[in-house]
Amino acid sequence: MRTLLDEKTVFSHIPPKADDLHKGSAGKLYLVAGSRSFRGAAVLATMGALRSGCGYVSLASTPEVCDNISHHLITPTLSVLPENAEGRISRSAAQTVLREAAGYGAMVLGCGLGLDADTEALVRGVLLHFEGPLVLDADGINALARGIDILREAPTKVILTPHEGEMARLCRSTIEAVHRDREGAARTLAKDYGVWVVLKGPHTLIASPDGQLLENTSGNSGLAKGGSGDILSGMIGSLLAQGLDPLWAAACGVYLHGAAADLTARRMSRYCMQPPDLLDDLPEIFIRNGR
Ligand SMILES: NC(=O)C1=CN([C@@H]2O[C@H](COP(=O)(O)OP(=O)(O)OC[C@H]3O[C@@H](n4cnc5c(N)ncnc54)[C@H](OP(=O)(O)O)[C@@H]3O)[C@@H](O)[C@H]2O)[C@@H](O)CC1
Ligand SMILES: Nc1ncnc2c1ncn2[C@@H]1O[C@H](COP(=O)(O)OP(=O)(O)O)[C@@H](O)[C@H]1O
Repeated sequence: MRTLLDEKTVFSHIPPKADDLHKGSAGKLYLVAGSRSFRGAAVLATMGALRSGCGYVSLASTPEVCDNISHHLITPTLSVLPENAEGRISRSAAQTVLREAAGYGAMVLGCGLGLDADTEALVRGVLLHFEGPLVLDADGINALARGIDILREAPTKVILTPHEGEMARLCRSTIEAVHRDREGAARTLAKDYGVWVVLKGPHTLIASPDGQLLENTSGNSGLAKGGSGDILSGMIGSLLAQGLDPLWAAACGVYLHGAAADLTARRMSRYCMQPPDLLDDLPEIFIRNGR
């Protein structure tokens, strides 16, 4: 059975901000994102996280990515990691990432990392040892395509956020086969590997390992632009860091991302809107729901 997401249900999982919160108790998110070729992905994911309520956001990335984000955002803290010759995070960063992230409520890993042997080693090292909830996106997912079984060894709750191309790569299938049976693909991956799956696209599906399946009802094709998914990962990570369980962190992130984009399309058109524009419409959705 599929359950359609609606705004009332989404906000039943997002509590009002308690008066006695402090930045540490409001949710701490550790983001590992970006590389020389994909500096924007780190900015987009961080922006998504910051706009979704988290008290503390730290971006861990290469010197170039950290330097670049400082020109766009001043709120996140930075952890400057070693890079390889191609400007991607070096595998030697895994120990630092694990040590630092242990003090955070959740991690997002993958947006704009690029893909090489260092990325694969980094992602596998983190997946095997990180004990907090984890969102694995984009190249974090691609890094597993050569050995998906490692997901079964992860000691933590993992949310995967593939689009159909990433899903096909991960499951050694084809985009056509995934597209023909989106529900089957999402359910099977979730059940077989004990993970939460966000299969993106129009009517994004969210599948949990215990067989629940939610279908998103918000969003539009103005989102079909590079970078929309990076923002979504930051939003889901932020909600996860604030204590939502994986199913509802994923579902609320997906719904809010789409609902904001629906307002953006009205004001800017599906043609002209850019991924970060949706973050200017997100506050209206929180406000109309008393948050
Ligand atoms: N500003 C930045 O820094 C940005 C950085 N980004 C970062 O870049 C990294 C790599 O991302 P990417 O876009 O280069 O590769 P990827 O998403 O694998 O697409 C490659 C091919 O896969 C297919 N495909 C894609 N989507 C599909 C779908 N829904 N359904 C079906 N097929 C689909 C499609 O193949 P085609 O149809 O063209 O044959 C497409 O050409 C990643 O880490 C990301 O975070 C981006 O977010 C952009 C902004
Ligand atoms: N036609 C569409 N209708 C609704 N949502 C869409 C559509 N196309 C893309 N999206 C949404 O936009 C986002 C795109 O993510 P993704 O493909 O990972 O892009 P990127 O990697 O460039 O950030 C996803 O949240 C997806 O559900």
